[in-house]
This record gives sequence, structure tokens and C-alpha cells, in this order.
Amino acid sequence: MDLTVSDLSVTLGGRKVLDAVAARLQPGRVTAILGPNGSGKSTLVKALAGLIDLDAGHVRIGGRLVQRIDPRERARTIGYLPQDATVHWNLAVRELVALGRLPHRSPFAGPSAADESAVIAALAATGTLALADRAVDTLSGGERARVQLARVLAGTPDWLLADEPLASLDPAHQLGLLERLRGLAEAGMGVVVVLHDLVQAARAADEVLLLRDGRVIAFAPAREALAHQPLREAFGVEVMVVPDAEGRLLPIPIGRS
Ligand SMILES: Nc1ncnc2c1ncn2[C@@H]1O[C@H](COP(=O)(O)OP(=O)(O)OP(=O)(O)O)[C@@H](O)[C@H]1O
Repeated sequence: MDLTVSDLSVTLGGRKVLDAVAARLQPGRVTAILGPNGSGKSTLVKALAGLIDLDAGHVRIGGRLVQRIDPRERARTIGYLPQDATVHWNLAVRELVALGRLPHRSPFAGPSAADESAVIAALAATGTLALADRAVDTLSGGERARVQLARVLAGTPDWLLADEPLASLDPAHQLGLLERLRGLAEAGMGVVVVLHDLVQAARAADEVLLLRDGRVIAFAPAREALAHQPLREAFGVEVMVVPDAEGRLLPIPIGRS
């Protein structure tokens, strides 16, 4: 089921934050959204998740308008990991992750064996099994971020929309998470991830959508979108492009344009 955006415009606080955005995102791929601060990345992800009102345009998943899909079904289809997801209750990690199964459970029914195993799989996939019995408010920022991702993955969504999931992770966990996102995409999930780091995007993404001032500067395979001209246009930076051992081209910012 493709996730398609057509002619999407969003106004917030009287200002046009997204302007005629169009893209066709495919399952089984990692799509990275990049752009300067305030360029509309989080707003686009919220629009993809059907969480905000649109001025114009459409977001469709498998041809159906996202905002018209029943919320429980939508929650099974789209896993949304917000930026800085805070937890307002002092739950055990296992309980928090189990909340990700709610869209699959019938009202008043306890967790099924499938629910239990999805929770364990999500904890394992995010390297948080050892934290399962800890209280969420005793975790470090990076641990909490991985547990929040586990909550979303426990819901086994068709699409994962993750807004800056690397922000509070150390380099080893960043690389681990990027590998995991690639693994999820290879298993068929559609993965959309907001990133800031150009090198990480070049390593992890199949396609890159570059935003500036709410407009799409480029939506193309990573190698094309993360090239000199689009990056100059989006960020106003010059990059040095360095090939890695696997032949990917890594853009390293070296100065302002
Ligand atoms: N509820 C709101 N009311 C008014 N303006 C808003 C609201 N939410 C976002 N904005 C503005 O919309 C613009 C885009 O915000 P958005 O959070 O989508 O940017 P972003 O690209 O994710 O930024 P960052 O890289 O800093 O996280 C910003 O200028 C922001 O100030």
C-alpha cells in the first residue's frame, strides 16, 4: 500500500507551513525527510499520520484517504513516533510497550499470546528487553527513546513514521537503529524517518525528501537528493561527497554556501 501525498498544504498560526507537497512513498523502502529547522518536517509527518487538518490536498494510503480511516484501523496501519515522546504515567517498560497493542485488542479482553509475543519482539528489536521491568521514569533519555520506538513497533504497523528517532541516541545506538529501520523496510514495512544528519540519511535511506520553507526541493533516490545542488538549495551548505566502503556517497558538510 503506497502512501501518497498530493498537493498538500497546511497553515499553522496564520502561516503556510507546507505548500503543495507531493510525493509517493513506497512500502519496503526507507524514506528520509530532511530540511532546515522549521521547514515543515514534523508537520508533514503528522499530516501523513492523519493527525492534522489540511488546507488543501490529500494523503492516501492504498488509495484511501488517511483521515477517513477509522482511528483503530489507522493505528494498526500507521505507527507514529513523535519527536520528544513524553510519558505522563509511571509505567513499567513492559506495560508501556504493551500499550502499542491496544489497536489490536478487543475492548475489555486481556492480552493474547500474539500480543505478548509482539511486545517481546519489539523489546528485542530495540535492545530494551533488559529494561522490561524498569519504571519508565527511571530510564535515561536514550533508553526512553528506544522504549517509545518499541511501543510503536509492538503494534506491527504497515508504516512507521518516526520523527527524529536518533536525536537522543549515542553513535552505537544510532547505527543500530538505522540498521533496524533498514531491516524493517526489507521485511516489507514502509519506513519514513525525519533525520538531521546527512551522512546517516545517505547510509539509511532509499529515497530522500528535502524540504525548505514547506516546499519540496527534491524527492529522489538518496544519491540524487543528497548531492551538491539540492543540499545547497535546501540548507545553504556546501558538502564534500565521500564514498564509503559499500559505494554509497556520503555528503559531509564543509561550509556555508
Ligand atoms: N501549532 C503551531 N502553531 C503555529 N506555528 C506552528 C505550529 N506548529 C508548527 N509551527 C511552525 O511551523 C513551522 C514548521 O514546523 P515543523 O515542526 O513542522 O518544522 P520542522 O522542520 O520539523 O523543524 P525542526 O527541525 O526544528 O524540528 C515552524 O515555523 C513552526 O514554528
